[in-house]
Amino acid sequence: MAVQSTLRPSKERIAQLVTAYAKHRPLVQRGLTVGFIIYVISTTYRSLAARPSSASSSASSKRKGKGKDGDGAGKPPRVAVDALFYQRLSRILRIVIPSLRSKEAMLLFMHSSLLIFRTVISLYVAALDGKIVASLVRAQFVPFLLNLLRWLLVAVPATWTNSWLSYVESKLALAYRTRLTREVMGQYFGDESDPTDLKTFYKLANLDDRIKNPDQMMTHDIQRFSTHLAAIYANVAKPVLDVILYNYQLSRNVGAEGLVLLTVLIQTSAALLKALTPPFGQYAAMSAQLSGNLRHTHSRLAEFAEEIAFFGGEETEKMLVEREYAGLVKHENRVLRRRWWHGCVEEGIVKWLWGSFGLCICAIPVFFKLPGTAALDLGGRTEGFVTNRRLLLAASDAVGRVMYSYKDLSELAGYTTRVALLLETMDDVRKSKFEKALVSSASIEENAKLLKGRGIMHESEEIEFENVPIVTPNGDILVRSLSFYVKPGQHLLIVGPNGCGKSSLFRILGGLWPVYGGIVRKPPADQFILIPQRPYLSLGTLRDQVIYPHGIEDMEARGVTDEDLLEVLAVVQMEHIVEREGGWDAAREWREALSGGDQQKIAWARLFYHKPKYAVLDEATSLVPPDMEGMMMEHATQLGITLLTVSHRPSLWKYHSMILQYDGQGGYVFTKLDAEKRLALQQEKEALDLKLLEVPKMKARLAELQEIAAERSRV
Ligand SMILES: Nc1ncnc2c1ncn2[C@@H]1O[C@H](COP(=O)(O)OP(=O)(O)OP(=O)(O)O)[C@@H](O)[C@H]1O
Repeated sequence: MAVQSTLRPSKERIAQLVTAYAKHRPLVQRGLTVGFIIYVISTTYRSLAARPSSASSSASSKRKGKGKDGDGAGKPPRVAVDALFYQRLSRILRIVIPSLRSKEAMLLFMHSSLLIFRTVISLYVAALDGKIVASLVRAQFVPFLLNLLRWLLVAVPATWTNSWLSYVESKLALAYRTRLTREVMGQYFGDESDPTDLKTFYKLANLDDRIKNPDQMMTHDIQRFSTHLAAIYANVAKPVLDVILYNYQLSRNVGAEGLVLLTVLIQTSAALLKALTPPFGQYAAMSAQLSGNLRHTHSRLAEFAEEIAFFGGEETEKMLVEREYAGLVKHENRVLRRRWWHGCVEEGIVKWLWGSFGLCICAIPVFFKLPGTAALDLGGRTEGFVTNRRLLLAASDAVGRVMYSYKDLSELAGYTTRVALLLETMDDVRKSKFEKALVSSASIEENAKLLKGRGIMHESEEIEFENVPIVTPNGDILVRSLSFYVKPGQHLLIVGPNGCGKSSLFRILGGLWPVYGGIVRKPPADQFILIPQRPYLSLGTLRDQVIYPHGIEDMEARGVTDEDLLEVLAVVQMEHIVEREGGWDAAREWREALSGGDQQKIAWARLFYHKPKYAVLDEATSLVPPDMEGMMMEHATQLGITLLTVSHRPSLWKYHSMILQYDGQGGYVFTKLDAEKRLALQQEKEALDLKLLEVPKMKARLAELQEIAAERSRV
């Protein structure tokens, strides 16, 4: 018995402990409250902080090769809230918020101030609500009216703040989008002051298979990213602030002990919820990829509508579109199903389970008299209950939003992956794969050293290739070492079998393909014009087609009028289309409004308008009649334009003085072209070929005649 009484604390001992606790309670309370705030911040930090991920190691490997994280068909992009995500996000953040004095930083500051102001108003409203109910319970008319008046007055800043918040958030999203779009556009079209940094859009489309649909990335994905980024700030910063402020107030009302217990319970169930949350970020990125693929298939269909219609390829194309659509729908359905059950679990835990915890907390001051607090009447108890309940609802909502912020964050990670993929791929095609220089000041030897054996480009009046290999982006060598030159007035004809590298030569000349070796000397890009077999016709007016890429201001600055343009069109016998199409300002989809031959003639008119030093003609007369072709060639030479022509038509030989002939096996001949002699030889060859075709028939006839003769002699 004696042992038992020493083990079990006596009533006096308990009373002593309670009194001691009541004495030190304010200190304990403060300690618990501070501890709680530290805990909330560290938990939030942990939930948002980078997780080590096996996939993050793929960051470096991704940069080296193609095909990973791609938006093309194949493996879904890898998305996680990990170190790689934060690394990518911080790069993008530096673009969208370039400095603390930028408009975006100001908007962010304004947003934060509004968020704090709203929380302060909510705290005031919670207390006011309690007071109103207490004055009702106590049947105090005047305090009730006064509190009601306060309620109406506080409604003014409350509604004002809410409207401002959504306005500033939308402005922020738009500002992010504008910054990002500007940056991406700058890289996509290149820096005009740096001739080695142009035409990223070409390289992205032709030389790298990681991005199939940059249009989707630059429009939809950047927009979604910006909206998510603007919202994530409110979704993370505001709830964290709310959790701290509401809980601080609650701990003063109900005691920090209950709050600590509540936090433990909430945290345990939150961990469970988090474990059950599906990877929504991965889903968002996959969804963007699949809708991009669908859009790409549709846009190809629209682009090649005529070809497909002639081939009767409707069934195949329909099957392709349906396949992409089915893939998208399957994915969306899967996500919907997961969202459904996740929504059930989420609401069950956040609304109902946490709600019951909250009711228990509200019950503490009602059922227990906390040490150091005064006894409450019915009105006081009601006021406390109403205020605490409001605070609890707000606090649990805030805790819930901190939790959901992980979901938002992983969706943001999805869009971050897409935007980062675009930026990283552009970096790759701009820098690593195309290190070349167009330097006019430094000597060639210096350039060669600088580029460590890579091929170089040098600005010059003439065109010259010196031991330049022609290599496709896939690494196939078409010609090991090509040397030729074109001097002004010495028109060059380029011939050879299909796929031997005739157009590739122009791609190197135009700076679209890298120079892997040797030296390329060439004039600046504005002294060239390319006319391909299917010329490019831009969006815009009829005038724009002739003067492209000039605008009307450039045309006027050159002193060219619409009458001059009409004369240019008259050279290619196209002047009638100005009237037919409704004047120079008529705008159409010119690819559909003009026939193939007319399109080629417009391209020649463009050449006559610009009068460049050199014209690159890649089967540029294949669709116009021979007499027109001759006239256009002659007019071009009269204007002093030197021609580099790819053509299979012997009728064009006579306009050229040099020839570059590929043999299709990697070899070539570069020599003077004696068109008359070559034509005579060609005609002789054709005549002989014709005669040789007759030989088998003649042989058969001879055999027949010999047989008849033999029969006659037997008779
Ligand atoms: N973007 C690209 N990526 C990879 N390979 C390419 C690319 N563009 C062209 N090629 C390849 O380079 C080779 C040469 O192409 P090119 O267009 O120079 O031929 P060409 O001599 O002009 O033929 P044609 O007379 O048929 O027009 C072809 O085998 C082609 O497949």
